[in-house]
Amino acid sequence: MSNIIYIGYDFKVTPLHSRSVGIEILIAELGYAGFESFVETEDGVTAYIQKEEWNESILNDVQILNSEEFKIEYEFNEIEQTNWNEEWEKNFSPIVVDNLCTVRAPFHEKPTTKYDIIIEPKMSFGTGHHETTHMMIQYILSNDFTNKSVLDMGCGTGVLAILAEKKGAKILDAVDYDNWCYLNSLENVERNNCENITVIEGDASVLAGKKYDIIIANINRNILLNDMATYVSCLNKNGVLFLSGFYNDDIPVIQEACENQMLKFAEKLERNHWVALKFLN
Ligand SMILES: C[S@@+](CC[C@H](N)C(=O)[O-])C[C@H]1O[C@@H](n2cnc3c(N)ncnc32)[C@H](O)[C@@H]1O
Repeated sequence: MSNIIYIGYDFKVTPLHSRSVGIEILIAELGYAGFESFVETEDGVTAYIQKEEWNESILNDVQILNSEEFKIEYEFNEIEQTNWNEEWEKNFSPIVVDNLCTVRAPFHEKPTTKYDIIIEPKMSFGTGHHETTHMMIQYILSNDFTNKSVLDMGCGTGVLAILAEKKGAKILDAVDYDNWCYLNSLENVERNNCENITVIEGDASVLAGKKYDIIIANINRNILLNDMATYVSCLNKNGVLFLSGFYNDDIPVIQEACENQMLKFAEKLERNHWVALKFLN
């Protein structure tokens, strides 16, 4: 981890509305733009991205920057992050979902919840802190995974595949196109003693000819829309598709894409404008 160069953005959020709401939306949008880690400050947030992932238009899709409800100013610097773990340890607290599942780092105490997932995220998305991961964990907890074959598309840290195996899934593929996430998922799979998960580096093109009982995809609206037909072609009859990574406002277009593939809408979860949907084949 040493000697990786990061770009750090200091955002100052002026609370014309509510600073905490502004910061929350800003972090969510930056996460989807590719920023990997966030440290809340007194008047905003500092967000980090690896220099090699950065480009000049990185903030183009961060819509809250154009919002009239918040005034957000920023400056950015290059930093050499040599002690990321220390920074991470200060900022990562365990999360507990529905009193059943804890997602924590190796240095946290062992919890008493039924499911205990240890993640060393090293900045891959998927610590359970994000609304979308939280809702997908809720779906996995409340649905039957016993003996199922499962695809975790856009696996990030591998957290969802790991929980799905703990819930009884027998064959799992965890796919991410980001090399960092691929390597991190491999480590986390081993750390949680999972034996049924194959981690694959790639995008929807690696799915040709594969079939699953359950597909979990927490990615983003555009990738989901683009790859929906491929996902559905991989779904067994009576299979289940869980989707997240988009907002309430995106539901009609996502639902239409699913219904065009003959899927039936079954359920919606919502947290802070983010949603997760369940569809049946
Ligand atoms: C929102 S994160 C979700 C991570 C984890 N599954 C979770 O629920 O916390 C989305 C992940 O999808 C990956 N991703 C984005 N586009 C992808 C694509 N076209 N194919 C595969 N993975 C993709 C990103 O690298 C990222 O790790």
